[in-house]
Amino acid sequence: MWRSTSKISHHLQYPDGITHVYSYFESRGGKFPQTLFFGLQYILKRWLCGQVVTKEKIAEAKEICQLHFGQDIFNEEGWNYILEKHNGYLPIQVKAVPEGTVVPVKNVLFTVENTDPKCYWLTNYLETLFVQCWYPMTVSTGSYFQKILLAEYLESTADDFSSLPFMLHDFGFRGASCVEGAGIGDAAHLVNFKGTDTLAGLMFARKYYGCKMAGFSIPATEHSTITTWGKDGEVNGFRNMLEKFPNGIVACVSDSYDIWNACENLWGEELRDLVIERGKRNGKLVIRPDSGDPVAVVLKVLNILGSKFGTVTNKKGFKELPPYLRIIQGDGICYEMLDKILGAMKQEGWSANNLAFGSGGALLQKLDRDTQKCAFKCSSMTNENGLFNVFKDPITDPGKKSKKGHLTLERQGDGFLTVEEGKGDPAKDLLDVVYENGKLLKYYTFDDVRKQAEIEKLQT
Ligand SMILES: O=C1OCCC/C1=C\Nc1ccccc1
Repeated sequence: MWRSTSKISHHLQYPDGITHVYSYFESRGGKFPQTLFFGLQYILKRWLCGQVVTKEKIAEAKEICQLHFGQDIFNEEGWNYILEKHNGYLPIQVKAVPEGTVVPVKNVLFTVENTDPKCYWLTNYLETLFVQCWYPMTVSTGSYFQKILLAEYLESTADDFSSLPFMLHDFGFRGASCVEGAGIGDAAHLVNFKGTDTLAGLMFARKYYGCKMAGFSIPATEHSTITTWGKDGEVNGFRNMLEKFPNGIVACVSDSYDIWNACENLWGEELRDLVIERGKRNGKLVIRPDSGDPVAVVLKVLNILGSKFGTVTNKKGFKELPPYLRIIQGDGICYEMLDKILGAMKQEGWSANNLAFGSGGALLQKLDRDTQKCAFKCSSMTNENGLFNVFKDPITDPGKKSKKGHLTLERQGDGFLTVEEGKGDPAKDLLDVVYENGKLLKYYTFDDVRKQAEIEKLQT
């Protein structure tokens, strides 16, 4: 029965006389050693700006709580105070590291404190919303480390990084939990890349980060548009793509029946001249296998296409298909699989710039709050006797030990340092006041975020 957020009872649980509760958000560790901070601005704009408390909302909340708890624990006085004293604007201050900053784990990423002493209970009431930034942060972090991996393979097997921005395409819309989640996750991916099929992310980036067009895609077949031509008509479905889109890039999924036959005889013989002709008009064909063992299939497709269309050797000594011909592998892709495929390709002398990848479930869905161990903890409280450190330090998990006192995030060499117990230098604090009393005080555009997050290799 007690499945609800018990936070509604918390205003009754603090010691008397408290005037301020100060809490912070961090990634305690997990899959990756750093986290790319992204998505707080969305949470602030979507839920916490302007008059968010009204008479009607208070009445409804009161009714819901009475029904739900079967007793009167709703903080009606507290919410009425916010409505009357602050006109429904939340008396809260949020300080955060700039969006797009890549910070080693176990550092403070943002802090929250009430600005009105009577609203000490509000800081941690908002935890539920604030901690939901685990999702955009974790998607953006996974995408960021895939970008580093792809850049490393391009550095060792290709002449430049020009193919990097479109090398990992978001295929994850259909596998996301909901449209809103797909939008948040896709935007988080687009901090690092420019290829996506998840339209929701484009709308998200427009609405919350002022970006007119955050990602791009191309005409691509799916199995239905090919198999409706019948098995014997597969080649006609392929030819139709090349004719309906006489130039530019098109992608054709080619494993409906027999990927080997499709590469060898359909693309490699029957349509070969059309593919080459199209190439002369800056057309590009992207062949998409979509089944089988990704490593074996990619290598076999490369070898068949290489024998049919020829290859050139680039300055790093690795083979490249003609510029009008590429592959996209969108099945079974995750961080670990990228390394397996590109490692095998490098072993066989193939440049990484022969292919792009599509990722769906692994990119947007195969993660949770524990992937980067995101947590929100109270580290300081104030009462009439002054300011006190607050912390937890479970003997059953030292990894859950929390920080103490007021925190600053400072540069240390080419890294970061979280200074605790109010011992930091405010002049060196990287945490900016991004929100105060219902107003967003700092606004990061998507371009700002992309620049902040750019990987070393690509930093100009
Ligand atoms: O397979 C897919 O499943 C999920 C939706 C996207 C998708 C394919 N799209 C695509 C885009 C650009 C080049 C090639 C394919």
